[in-house]
Amino acid sequence: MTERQQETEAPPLLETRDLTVEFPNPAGGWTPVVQQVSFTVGQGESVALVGESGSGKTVTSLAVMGLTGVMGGRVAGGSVHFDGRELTALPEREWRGLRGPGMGMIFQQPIRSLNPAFTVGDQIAESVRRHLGFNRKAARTRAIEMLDLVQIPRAAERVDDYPHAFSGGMCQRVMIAMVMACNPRLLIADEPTTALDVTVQERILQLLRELQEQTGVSLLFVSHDLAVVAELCQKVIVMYAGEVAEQGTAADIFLRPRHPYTSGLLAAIPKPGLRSDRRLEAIPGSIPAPGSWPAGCRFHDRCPHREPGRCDSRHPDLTPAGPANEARCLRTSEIELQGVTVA
Ligand SMILES: Nc1ncnc2c1ncn2[C@@H]1O[C@H](COP(=O)(O)OP(=O)(O)OP(=O)(O)O)[C@@H](O)[C@H]1O
Repeated sequence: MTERQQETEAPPLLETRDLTVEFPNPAGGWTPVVQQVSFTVGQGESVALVGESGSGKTVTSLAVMGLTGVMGGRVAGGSVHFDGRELTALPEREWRGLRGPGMGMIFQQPIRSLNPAFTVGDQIAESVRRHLGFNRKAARTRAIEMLDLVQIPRAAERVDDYPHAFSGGMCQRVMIAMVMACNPRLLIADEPTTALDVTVQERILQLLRELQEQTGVSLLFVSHDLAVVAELCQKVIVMYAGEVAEQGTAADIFLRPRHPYTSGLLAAIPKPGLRSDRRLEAIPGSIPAPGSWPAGCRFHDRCPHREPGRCDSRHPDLTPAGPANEARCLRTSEIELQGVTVA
């Protein structure tokens, strides 16, 4: 067996199967906000979870981290396997050993995730002391090493600075240092560059790429921005109204999307680096709220390719479409959708 075959056949690090998450509704019941979401993240792979605001990306990634309950929701169905273990019924005390050395998460507003009352060094050190049992001195050394790894200049001095002394981009580096200090196998990054200037954004993406090369960490990258995803991810999962609309290799999704929603997202994003012959156009309408998902295809009322009487009555399954994609569209084999070229 070749090395490549072995790689392909290795079990994924993360696998969600039919994951369904619900939140309480004002009527006293539960409303699904994420429904039957299945995807995998392989060892060392970088996978993007994309879609407009409200599509269910954050809820999905927080469910992977076992944080649904903290938000007041519940996993109502499906499974999450991480490194061979099923996590949805894992007791909280076992989660504590898994978050940190198993998986870590960074967010859009790093400054909010850091405690303003402690130096960044103390916060990184605390994380490795708690999760890896380092003593005080070793933890401080690790904190400096990590600040150095995320390319914060003069790491040995800056380790004693408080978060307010760092810019937004530098705070995000500190957060990455804190999470990576425990050597996680999976890094979940939820819109980590959205709040940053374009040039800073570029540098953070570059850093994530380098960290992946150096450490082999797997990446689940949550973003509404397909252009950013194009630079970083091998696989793309497109979410719409709480479910997967399309998933496949990034190359295939960008060049030849199989779901009109993906094609719409590609057309709506102006970025150098992505070339399209089409005029920029936003997808008309807005994403329906959980509990108000329309019958049939959930995207049908915004879709330029909808067929009345069909798309508004039958809910499509996710079915193979193209060499490496799956799409949830009844008309996928009948329509020609335009993609973009990644420069
Ligand atoms: N704690 C909560 N209680 C009730 N509903 C929630 C809660 N958190 C999220 N939701 C709902 O779940 C749906 C999906 O939200 P989610 O944050 O996952 O979307 P998203 O795609 O990550 O969007 P964004 O990019 O804006 O974060 C939304 O309709 C949201 O209102």
